[in-house]
Amino acid sequence: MIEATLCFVLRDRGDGRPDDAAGAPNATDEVLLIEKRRGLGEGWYNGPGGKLEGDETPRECAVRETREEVGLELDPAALEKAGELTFLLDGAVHTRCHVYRTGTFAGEPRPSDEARPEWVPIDEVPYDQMWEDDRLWLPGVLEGRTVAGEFRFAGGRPLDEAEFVDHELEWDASFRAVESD
Ligand SMILES: Nc1[nH]c(=O)nc2c1ncn2[C@H]1C[C@H](O)[C@@H](COP(=O)(O)OP(=O)(O)OP(=O)(O)O)O1
Repeated sequence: MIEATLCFVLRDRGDGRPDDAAGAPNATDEVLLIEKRRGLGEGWYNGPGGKLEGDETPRECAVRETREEVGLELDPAALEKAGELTFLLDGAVHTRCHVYRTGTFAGEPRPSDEARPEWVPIDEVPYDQMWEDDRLWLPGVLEGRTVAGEFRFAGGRPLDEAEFVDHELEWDASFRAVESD
């Protein structure tokens, strides 16, 4: 089983409109997406992220992958755990993915061998050029919600060539309170 991360960095476009009362970003906020240049999901948009290395925690992995892929420095303490996603292929767990969200970063995104970064308004996220499951969970994550999800793929290898079969989602999951990663 692969353990991996995704990290969604948000910024306010500075149009002066306040976020909503719950602190969720307003519709003009932007998210940093990458066009993935290699590996699983090549050619699709996603957040920066990747597989855990050595004995690092998911949070450390999200910070490292964001640095390596787009050159932004993140504050690990300011990463909010936003999701835990399990991707199954032909009935077996293929990848467990920890999803983070943050509005705190330093630097300017720059492209790398792995990724071409792009700030995208959160109401213009190109779901037709992303993993098929993303449209099910990413809008809520960008609104500030937390999600636990299982997504079943079948009939192919690698995962990004398999067929997306079905899913289960639990919104407003409370893992943030019990996990330190
Ligand atoms: N169904 C899915 N939906 C999604 O949004 N992201 C998925 C996904 N399945 C896998 N991912 C993401 C999670 C993780 O960020 C990434 C893993 O891709 P890779 O195996 O290419 O990892 P890396 O980017 O670490 O590659 P290396 O640098 O070669 O290790 O793909």
